Amino acid sequence: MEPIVTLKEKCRKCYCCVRSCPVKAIKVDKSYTEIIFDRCIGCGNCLSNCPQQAKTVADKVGVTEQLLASGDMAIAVLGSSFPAFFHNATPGQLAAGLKKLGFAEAHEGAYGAELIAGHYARITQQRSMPLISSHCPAIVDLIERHYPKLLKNLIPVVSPMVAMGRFLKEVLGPQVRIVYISSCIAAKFDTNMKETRGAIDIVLTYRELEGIFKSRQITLQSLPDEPFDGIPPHLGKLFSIDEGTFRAFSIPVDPLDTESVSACGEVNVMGVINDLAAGRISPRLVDLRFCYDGCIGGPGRNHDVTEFYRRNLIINHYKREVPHQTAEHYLRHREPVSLTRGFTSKHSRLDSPKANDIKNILQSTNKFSHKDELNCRACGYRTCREYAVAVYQGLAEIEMCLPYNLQQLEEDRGRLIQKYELARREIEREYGDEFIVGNDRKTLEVLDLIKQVGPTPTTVLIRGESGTGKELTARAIHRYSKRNDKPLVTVNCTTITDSLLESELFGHKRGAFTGAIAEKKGLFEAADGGTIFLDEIGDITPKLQAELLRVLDTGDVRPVGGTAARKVDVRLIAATNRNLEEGVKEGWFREDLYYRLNVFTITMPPLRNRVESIPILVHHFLDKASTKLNKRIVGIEDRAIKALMRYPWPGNIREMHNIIERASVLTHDDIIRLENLPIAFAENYEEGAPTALDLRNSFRAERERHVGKLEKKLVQRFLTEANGNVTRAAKLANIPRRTFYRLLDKYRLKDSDAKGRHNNPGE
Ligand SMILES: Nc1ncnc2c1ncn2[C@@H]1O[C@H](COP(=O)(O)OP(=O)(O)OP(=O)(O)O)[C@@H](O)[C@H]1O
Repeated sequence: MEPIVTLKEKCRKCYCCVRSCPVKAIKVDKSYTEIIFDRCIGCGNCLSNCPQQAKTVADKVGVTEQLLASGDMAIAVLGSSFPAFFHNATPGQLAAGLKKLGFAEAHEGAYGAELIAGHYARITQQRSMPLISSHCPAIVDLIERHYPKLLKNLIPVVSPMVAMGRFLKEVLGPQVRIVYISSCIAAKFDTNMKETRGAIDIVLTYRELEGIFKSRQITLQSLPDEPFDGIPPHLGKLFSIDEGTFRAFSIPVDPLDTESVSACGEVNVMGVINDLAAGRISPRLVDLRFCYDGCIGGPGRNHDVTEFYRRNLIINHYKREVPHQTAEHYLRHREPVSLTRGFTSKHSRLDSPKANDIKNILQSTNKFSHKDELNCRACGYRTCREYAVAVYQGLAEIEMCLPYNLQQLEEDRGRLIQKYELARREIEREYGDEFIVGNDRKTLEVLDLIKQVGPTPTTVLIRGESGTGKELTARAIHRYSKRNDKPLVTVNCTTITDSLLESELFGHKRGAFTGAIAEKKGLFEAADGGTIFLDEIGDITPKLQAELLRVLDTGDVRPVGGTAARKVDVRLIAATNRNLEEGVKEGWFREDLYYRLNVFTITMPPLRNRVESIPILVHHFLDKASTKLNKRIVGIEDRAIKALMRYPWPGNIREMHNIIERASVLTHDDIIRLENLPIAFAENYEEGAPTALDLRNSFRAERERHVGKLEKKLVQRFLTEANGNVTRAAKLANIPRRTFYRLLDKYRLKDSDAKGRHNNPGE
């Protein structure tokens, strides 16, 4: 496993890692950024600078715990910066804590610096070219991967950490396991390198060690001091601070000396390396450390204390005597056999773009001239050109350019506003402001129901064939409701796939499924405070039915891939043209959801049952077509109306709407004629043949006649029984007196007549 891990789901692509990476070893992917380990130097900048903590150190706690439990001899070696991290406990308490964890011995790694000091002194005297110290693993990686030209300048000696490992294994035998603990991340990379492999078994950070103490409930401050093992270091204790190398190696330092240069921190180091590579400087010895302030400023440093205080802690530790119990065998072996190492070029050259490639990339982000190149660094690259090179090399994406994105967003926003306006006008035209048109009894009943249920919070189920005005009715209910200032969100449950529908309705968390690159709110949340209209509800899957039922019962919406729920206040209107009762029987529709929906049902009559409304509907659609087509159409000829009334209308009102619009397009004058209708209408049309309405009207007339006869007889009978007294007759008939008088008028019966007839019941 690589020493740094990217937690993909946490990465928000803010480019902080790109910006902070000194060697551009970050590749930006669609939804996260990745480290390119072939280029990475392990400086840890991406760890320290990630605001989302999406880059993290690969956990070595588990393997350490396993080692301690295995019974193998495990030795803990503390990096020379440890006093600047564990400053709340004494060194002796720290040594005691390590022993308590199960380490057989605890060593000060500062001795490693003293082990290699002689080599440094020898080599610096022997060679004449500029020599670069090689104790900082990030510097070694930097030269091996990015400045192979300087490989020959690296001092071929191992780091203090590796020196300690080799020393301990030589004294105690190769079976001993060494755990090195420091604030360095690059050291973790070092254990994998061919040239240094085998010396150290596990590299931990101080923070990881602190975590182990915590999990084992070991409080260092409560432990009695114990001595360290191994050889007590002296000047090596200063190794971790700025210029500490020269002190640890006993190389005299003089600020006016240009022969021995020391530099800490990315900017200074990169400056010196570039000067060396360009041949601008040629000191005899260059001591480089990638971290600011030296090793006490490593990525795993103690962030609670200042650099100044950390430095003081190291100097105080140097001045203090720390008890050591040094076994005899350590004194016998003063130096391991080998403390040298080699270096290998790991440089991999990425493709270099040609001038034209750069120009094309710049142009694709709207940079056509020099002044368009803002070099704003928002993408993480110093200049637009560096960024263009990274795009060419596949490290960066076009979408990383902030000014370009803002411009795109502005343009998209403009386009969306336009589209929204067009869609709004279209809906307005389609559904009008209120207009449920029709004067037949059934439409009037529907209007009554809408007015009754509208202002209540009741769930409404609208049933009816396709095109009968279910959505129009849902909109009218919302308009009559107290929520009409809040959104009405309409969802057609059949237009999106089942899996997408769930995330559309309830939203999803980032990474919930492939393609969920960002968190998304669902339509239930969008409808909060208002109404949601679920059209074709009979077509949703049982899984979704269960989730919907839960939302209706609890008012809690849970996004796909998430656990936390959000409360919403949404009124549901659902519509279907399917037989839900059959669905319950056959098992494709949940019974509990059916009862939850079937609280208040409005059934839309098909157009064939509201033939009386056809003329008024036709005129309504003619008006709409005139506006839409910007054409003056004043009417429709009688033959056409009759043909329309005879048609069985399988597609209901939507079909009629379309036919009228088509006819309006086709007509050459301001009247719709039979010929403008589809051919089926003309073929069906027979002059004089009764329409469905004619037939229905003749039936009505017959029925009126018969009912009238019966009603007249009843009125006469009650009058007779009441002895001609209208008030009494009305009481006997159990109808209001005024109604009784109206009936007397209707059948031209007078009180006197009634009395007369009373004597002549035969009539
Ligand atoms: N009573 C009516 N008055 C005016 N226009 C109507 C009426 N009923 C339906 N329409 C029109 O008919 C078309 C179809 O209506 P709507 O979309 O509401 O039907 P629907 O039953 O929801 O259809 P589907 O089942 O296919 O979703 C719309 O253009 C609508 O404006």
